[in-house]
Amino acid sequence: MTTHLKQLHVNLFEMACVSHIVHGMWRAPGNNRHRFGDMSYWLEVAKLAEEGLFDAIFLADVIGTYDRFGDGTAAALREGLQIPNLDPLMLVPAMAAVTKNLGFGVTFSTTYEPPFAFARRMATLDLLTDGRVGWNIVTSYLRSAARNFGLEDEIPHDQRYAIADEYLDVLYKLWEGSWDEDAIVNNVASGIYTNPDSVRPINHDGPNFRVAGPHLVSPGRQRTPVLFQATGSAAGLEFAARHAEVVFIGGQTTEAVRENIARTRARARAHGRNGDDIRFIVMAGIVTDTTQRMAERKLEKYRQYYSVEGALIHAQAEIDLRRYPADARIGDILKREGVAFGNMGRRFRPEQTVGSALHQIASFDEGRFFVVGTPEKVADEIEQWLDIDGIDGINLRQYHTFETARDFIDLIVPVLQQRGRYRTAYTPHETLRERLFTSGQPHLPNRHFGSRYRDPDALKAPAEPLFPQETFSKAS
Ligand SMILES: Cc1cc2nc3c(=O)[nH]c(=O)nc-3n(C[C@H](O)[C@H](O)[C@H](O)COP(=O)(O)O)c2cc1C
Repeated sequence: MTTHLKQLHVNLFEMACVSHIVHGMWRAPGNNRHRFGDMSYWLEVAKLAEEGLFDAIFLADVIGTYDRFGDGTAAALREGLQIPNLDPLMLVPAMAAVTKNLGFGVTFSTTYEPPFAFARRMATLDLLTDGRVGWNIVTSYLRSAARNFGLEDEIPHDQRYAIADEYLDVLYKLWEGSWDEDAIVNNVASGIYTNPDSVRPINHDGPNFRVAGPHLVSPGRQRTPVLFQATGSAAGLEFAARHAEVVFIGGQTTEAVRENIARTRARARAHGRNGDDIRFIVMAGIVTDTTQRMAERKLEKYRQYYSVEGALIHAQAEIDLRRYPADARIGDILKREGVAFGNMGRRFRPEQTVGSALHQIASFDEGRFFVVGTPEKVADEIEQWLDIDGIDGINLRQYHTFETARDFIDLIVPVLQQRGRYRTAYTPHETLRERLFTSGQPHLPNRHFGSRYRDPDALKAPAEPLFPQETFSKAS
């Protein structure tokens, strides 16, 4: 009898900047982060990820600066904290050209740029990469981003998800509905390149967008790129249940992670999907070496470079924790200073002391999905994540570029392979969607909301919005 073991999906977590999430580390000897503006860096990282048989390189993105802490943008500039920051979509063709199988997950926001141009750019990438792209759908959380696009302040959180829902509706119409599979006939004898009966406008007319179409790009292998999303909110979960195929799930304990997964699956089923139509991924921190002692020494080495200032800038902390006594509680300080428990709530609890919050930052304590140890210990832990927590994969956090990826490839991959937990080769010519799901088809499943537009008649009937507009209060 053969037992089916769940295999780990791995994305290398990247961003085209010096300091993405582990701040200060760019100063560590041998770290290559400062090369992010060189083409050679991206070619090297892509080849490395493909050597490791990773599912994809996953590129984060923001479109404003972290300007809420200390002296604002100046602090972020000093740290290289997500500024300077290159456009991630532009990196994909170069990396695709030097790889055959590696996938690319790219972040793009639904809040500021209209959907038609993005549909075209993403479809171009799907064509050029032969179906190797995914899209991380974000609605953006920086006020500074809103100001870059002509707004005074952020659009309220839940309203951003309502806009995103319509944005996706437009994209599905363009990607799934506007072109038939056999539209290009390329017939020299008849002089017909594209059959006009196989291409149609979408004539979308909704509260936020009016798009006539037709789509400008003929379908790539996936049509719709694999849809990624990270969320922690109720509106975000509802959005994921309708749209997302890969969800970044949070949770500090196994129980919390399992509950988040179960809740998302239940909502997906309510949307007519199967529970396993969604894959669940976490951001994981792994520091490894051949002995436990060496792994711990490596962690100590990394910690020397870590910037607490960077972490506070990134958290958009309302107060500078370093200025308060270690035993003071964060909630009490905020009350005394008359500051709301806003951004800090993403990382800290009000009853937490300053000392514990600073320790949490400085020790790299990333909670449940953080492990330091020998390859065997790391592999044991990963097996628990797969089987007990119920996740499907990780975004590998890079402490040191390329050391983190190199260690994972040289030390962890062979152990996982030996245990039947990791692929030993790519399946040639598979799309990113086929790699992530067992359905064996490159397109969105028929149960997915977006597939409805394969029926041209569906383009004429307005879709039911996920969030009725009147449920939003401006204060949310
Ligand atoms: C692994 C991971 C990657 C993320 N990448 C980005 C990103 O690149 N750009 C961005 O604007 N937000 C990013 N986010 C934040 C999410 O888009 C989202 O704002 C956050 O998960 C909170 O969800 P909510 O808006 O539903 O409350 C990321 C979150 C996680 C967990």
